[in-house]
Amino acid sequence: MAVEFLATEMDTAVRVVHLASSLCVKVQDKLRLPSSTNGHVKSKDDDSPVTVADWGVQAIVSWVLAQVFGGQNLSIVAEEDTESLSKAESLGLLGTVSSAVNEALSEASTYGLPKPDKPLGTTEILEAIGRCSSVGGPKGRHWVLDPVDGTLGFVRGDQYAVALALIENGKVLLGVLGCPNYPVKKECLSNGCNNQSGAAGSVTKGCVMYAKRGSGQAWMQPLIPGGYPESATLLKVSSVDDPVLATVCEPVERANSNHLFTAGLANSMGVRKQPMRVYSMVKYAAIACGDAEVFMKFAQSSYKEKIWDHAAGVVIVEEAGGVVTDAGGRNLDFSKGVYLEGLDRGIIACSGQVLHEKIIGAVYASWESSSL
Ligand SMILES: Nc1ncnc2c1ncn2[C@@H]1O[C@H](COP(=O)(O)OS(=O)(=O)O)[C@@H](OP(=O)(O)O)[C@H]1O
Ligand SMILES: [Mg+2]
Ligand SMILES: [Mg+2]
Ligand SMILES: [Mg+2]
Repeated sequence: MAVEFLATEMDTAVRVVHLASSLCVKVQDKLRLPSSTNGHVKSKDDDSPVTVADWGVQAIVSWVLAQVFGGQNLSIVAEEDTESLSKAESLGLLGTVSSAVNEALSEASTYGLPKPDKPLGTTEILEAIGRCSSVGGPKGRHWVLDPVDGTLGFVRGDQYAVALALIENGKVLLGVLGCPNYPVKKECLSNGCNNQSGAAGSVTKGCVMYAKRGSGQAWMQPLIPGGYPESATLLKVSSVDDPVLATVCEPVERANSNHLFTAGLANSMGVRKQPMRVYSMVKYAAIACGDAEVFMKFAQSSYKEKIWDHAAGVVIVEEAGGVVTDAGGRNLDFSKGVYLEGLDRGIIACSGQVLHEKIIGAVYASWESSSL
């Protein structure tokens, strides 16, 4: 029997995102306790937050990938580094990361993953985090990880995602998104969901979505406490192609996307609904499972989008039947290293070609009129 292409990579990635998501759920629960907030969240040089969960997830994903695929030629491009965590004054924080990592890894076998013989020491944890400093590029295989995407949402008790992808020769081969707070309709988890009925069913929280390039399939599993689920459901994008009925999602923070510009675009296309503002790559998840039709992000022109903020989401949306391009209609280029170099203005993800063409048209029209 032929060995399925990327079977071990896909299986390991999905399992480790389940494990990582369980770490995040525990840390976010602790953040809700007023007493522990300060010990779990730090500010980076650009004033963005980083938490015990960001470092903890990066450590366990890096450690597991090294166990399964060997540390020697492993290339991981990930958001966090060890600079602030290795400072003498961060000893307490490092201890908290270490506890979270070892607690999660002690359950690794429940997820079908390798488990360390004894708890990892802080040196091993720093090594695992620090190993993720690859810069990617056009050749070879690179794992791409955003340990917690939407850290602001995470800290605020809101939406966030764990995002892991594999890039080979500049192409995203597979993507996995852990969305621990995503409200999933129960019928979607059991029967598949095309968002056709519109009936309000019961909702459960948390899922992992994944897809392999070229498979034409994207899948969703429920997040279940303390274990790996047995079933997965096929995802399908929404069939809505009338802007009047479309839901548009975008970043929460004004600093991250031009809300005024996207409101103008939406209005000129005939969109009626208020935008759905959601933290993190959960926006891609919403498109993939048919809960929204459009995701737009127009960052300031000085900002360069990073590959870990998009790789997993793009392949999941595309395999679920959607379209993702920049505002000029070109595919995102994951081959140039850490940044999405050459990105034309912004990112547009859609459930289908019809809406996508309308948005690209609206971008051209509004750009021309704004530069008259
Ligand atoms: N100035 C600016 N403009 C655009 N994007 C930025 C900017 N600064 C940061 N980032 C990246 O945005 C990631 C969060 O994106 P979101 O879509 O979740 O934005 S929002 O929090 O809902 O506003 C966020 O990801 P995380 O750091 O993983 O949370 C950043 O990589
Ligand atoms: Mg991110
Ligand atoms: Mg992040
Ligand atoms: Mg960040």
